[in-house]
Amino acid sequence: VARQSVHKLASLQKATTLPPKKVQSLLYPFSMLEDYLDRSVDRMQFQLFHPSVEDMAKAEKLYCSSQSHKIDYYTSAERMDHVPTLKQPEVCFIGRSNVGKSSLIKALFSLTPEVEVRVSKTPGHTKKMNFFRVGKAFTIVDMPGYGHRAPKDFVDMVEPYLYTRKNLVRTFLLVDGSVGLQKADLIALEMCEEIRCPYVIVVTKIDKCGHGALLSNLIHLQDVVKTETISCFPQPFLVSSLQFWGIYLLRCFIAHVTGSIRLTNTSQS
Ligand SMILES: Nc1nc2c(ncn2[C@@H]2O[C@H](COP(=O)(O)OP(=O)(O)OP(=O)(O)O)[C@@H](O)[C@H]2O)c(=O)[nH]1
Ligand SMILES: [Mg+2]
Repeated sequence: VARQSVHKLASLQKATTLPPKKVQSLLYPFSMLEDYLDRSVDRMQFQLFHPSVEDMAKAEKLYCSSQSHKIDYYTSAERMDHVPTLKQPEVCFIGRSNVGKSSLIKALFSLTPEVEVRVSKTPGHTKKMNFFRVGKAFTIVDMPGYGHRAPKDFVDMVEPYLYTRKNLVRTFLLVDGSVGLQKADLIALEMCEEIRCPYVIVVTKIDKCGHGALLSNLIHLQDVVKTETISCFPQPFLVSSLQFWGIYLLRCFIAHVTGSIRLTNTSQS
């Protein structure tokens, strides 16, 4: 199946050449690790948000631009006094430089390729807060990474934004699943705790390492989330922006937390 065609759920479902297990991994990436999990590990914490495929299809519509629902790059800001005043709910993506923030936003917007999200192999590529509007439904903000010009960018932009942004409904803290939690990730985690803003951990680049390494990084992460956090959503979202794993689920979660869709059933697992 051409990479392009799996960007849309309908074409993914029609792609009969894909074995059901592969489709399941694309939609619910945690399922690819289940066989490797010890029986004693509670699977529930990885499947708290487990929408139906119909709900994911409903959410997907929001990511398709149309005359009445325009998706576009809106503006960039280097300081809080340049940040646009917007009413719609907002979500932002933070994390170390090179962790894959811009790539993830690009994957979320793959159904609207005219929206340009710039990614780069060189850490420190995103230098401003970039605002993307999804119609009147919500805004997605791509942030500069910490680690590259840290603490400057962070102190100047990310922290004040997180502390003061009134319409911010969720922060997505990205950690690289192929290398596991780093010192800088823990500093960001502590900051999110201090701010007490609800945040969610997204585990990126899950295509880059073996299942064993990913699982041990994930178990360690879960341990930290369980013992050291209050404001963190207990379920990490696993994604590969290159392979597209987990993108459908994350689109649906963002649609859900911004109040843009009503889920038909949230309790199945
Ligand atoms: N294998 C793999 N590589 C990825 C994935 N996501 C991003 N990358 C690569 O990681 C590098 C950095 O990606 P970006 O999306 O620019 O990272 P960023 O977090 O926005 O970085 P800054 O803007 O510097 O903070 C690029 O070379 C991407 O191709 C992924 O899911 N899998
Ligand atoms: Mg970037």
